[in-house]
Amino acid sequence: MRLHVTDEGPREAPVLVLLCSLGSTVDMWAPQRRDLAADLRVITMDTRGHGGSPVPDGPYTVDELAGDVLETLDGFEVSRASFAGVSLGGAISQAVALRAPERVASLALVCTSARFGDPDPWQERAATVRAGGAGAIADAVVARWFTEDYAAAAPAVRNAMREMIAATPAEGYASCCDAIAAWDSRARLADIAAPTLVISGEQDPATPPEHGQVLADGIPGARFEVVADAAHLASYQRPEIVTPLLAEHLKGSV
Ligand SMILES: O=C(O)CC1=CCC(=O)O1
Repeated sequence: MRLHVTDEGPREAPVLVLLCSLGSTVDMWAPQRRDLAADLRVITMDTRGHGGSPVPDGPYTVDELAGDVLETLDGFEVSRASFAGVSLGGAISQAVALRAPERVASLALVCTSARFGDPDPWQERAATVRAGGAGAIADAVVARWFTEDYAAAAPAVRNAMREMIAATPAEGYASCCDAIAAWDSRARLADIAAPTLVISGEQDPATPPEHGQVLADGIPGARFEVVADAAHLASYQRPEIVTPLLAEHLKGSV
């Protein structure tokens, strides 16, 4: 499976792979891409079932999604990279680090989890989307992405993100819910060897800081940062905090 990507920055620079959250496309990394591509080759990928990537029938697993990422990098003849992932993208990043540690220079796990709660709500969400499309859940989901104050002050951003979620192919979105329902890396966190930065949004109702703490406690040597005034899409709402944290971490570990 070759994923749709954007490929920015100097060809010969160390590679950073950016991976996206459920219901988003490469546009969710817009606040970071240009800045990070000043010093790095930044390859941002649409997850299977999202954006411009293929939409095979599901269900999917996080391990399959990690395989897509590695195959796509093979296509670019990139053998080693740093990985930063938001939410589902953070789970895929963990899976890449567990499956192919020799290919991972460093990890940044943003607003993500070793286990996204009980499987039942994810299976229910998958059924809702298979029946009614991603538009059926878009308002509820975008309400978790930004703090209330930010959404009220930036309605154009909130509405554009709602449309991004609603435009996700139903089978792709639902099959990624299936992958999230089954994801549980808790017993394997100690096997992650890459230098790791964990970032949580202080007001994230989807993957609250306690989830980030589990990752940081379990991954040897991980650094943990909590971003104030941020919900699930902390990287989008607070780029002035998150981008320098990523840049500093990546500089220290490529
Ligand atoms: O969509 C949500 O509710 C939050 C989320 C969990 C995994 C992901 O990518 O987004």
